[in-house]
Amino acid sequence: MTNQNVVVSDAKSSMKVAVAIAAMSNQSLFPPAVPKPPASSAGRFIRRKPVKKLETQGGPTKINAWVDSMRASSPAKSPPSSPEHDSWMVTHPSALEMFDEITKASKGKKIVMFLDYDGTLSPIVQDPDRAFMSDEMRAAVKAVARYFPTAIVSGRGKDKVHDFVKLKELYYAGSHGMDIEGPAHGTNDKSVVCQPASEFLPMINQVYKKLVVKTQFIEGAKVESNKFCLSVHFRCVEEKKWAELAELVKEVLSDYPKLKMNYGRKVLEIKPTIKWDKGKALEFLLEALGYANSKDVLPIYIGDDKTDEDAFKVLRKKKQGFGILVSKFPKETSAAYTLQDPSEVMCFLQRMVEWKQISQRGYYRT
Ligand SMILES: O=P(O)(O)OC[C@H]1O[C@H](O[C@H]2O[C@H](CO)[C@@H](O)[C@H](O)[C@H]2O)[C@H](O)[C@@H](O)[C@@H]1O
Repeated sequence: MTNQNVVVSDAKSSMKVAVAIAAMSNQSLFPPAVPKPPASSAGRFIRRKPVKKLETQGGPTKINAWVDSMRASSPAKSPPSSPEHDSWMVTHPSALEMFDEITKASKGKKIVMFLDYDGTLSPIVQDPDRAFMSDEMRAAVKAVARYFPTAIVSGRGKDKVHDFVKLKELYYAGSHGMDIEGPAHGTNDKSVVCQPASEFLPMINQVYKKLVVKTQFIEGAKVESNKFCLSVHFRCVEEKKWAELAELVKEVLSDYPKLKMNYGRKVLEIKPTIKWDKGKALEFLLEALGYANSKDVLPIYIGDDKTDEDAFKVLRKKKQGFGILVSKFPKETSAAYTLQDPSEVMCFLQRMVEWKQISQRGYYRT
């Protein structure tokens, strides 16, 4: 794996990208410490003051639109045997069934693996702090990384996702790609670092604190700090309380026009309004690995989330590599192939390893 030592600054888009030699300089590349919020905060059950209506922000109609989007982020599911599902599988076949096509396309190319975390390497669970990956999955990812440069690209904070995955040899792109770090190999080695939203850190911390206070009376609501972005979880909030939660979040965000909000899987995701996403992180990592504009690379990106679509789109646009969507149910996607769930993801990773071992040996072991 090639690491680089470059500093790029793009003042126009106010994004700063730094790829630096951390070990050589022996200095922290991070801005001075801002008081660190706790990783998450659960709601408490205390009577609260009535919520002020946001007439100036579009009033209830707008909030209804928010709630509709919150519902749409968990759409009605077509059963795996429905005609809708069958026709979707024709246009988005299983990556396991298409395995030979995928490996054939990699002939003469270096495969680089990009893996989302939640819903891809770990199953979706009620409590975001308990989204552990299995030891078997960890072993599969570790084995894949032995043969192919591998990056975890997640909405989670980089350190948190690193704590879940526990593999030093990987690249980690946390905060939806806004916090990238390469594997540290030794004191003289180079580490890739990219933090295009660092100037937003104080603002994000401020909003985190406000959201924790505001949402504390909504039973089941949980605010998670992902360093350069925030998640407001409503998976455990009763649907009749969604409008109230949306109103509170909207109220806080109305003071922060430089932040935007997207809908994830039963979560409101708050991010800086910079032009950076998981697709940009993929491009950045390919460049850091020495594959900018190269035809000699085959990126494979596996993810289940709407935010992974930005990476699928990049691959589709480049006509390079494959996006693989993890979903049991038909969804609009720019991915080429599908896998049903994390257990199929693990199977796919294990097959990649077997295939690589066989192609290196040149024969099957009986
Ligand atoms: O990019 P990802 O790694 O997929 O992260 C996206 C969000 O994932 C987490 O939330 C999701 O998974 C939780 C645990 O299974 C689940 O409880 C929650 O409902 C899901 O939305 C994470 O907690 C978020 O911060 C990430 O933004």
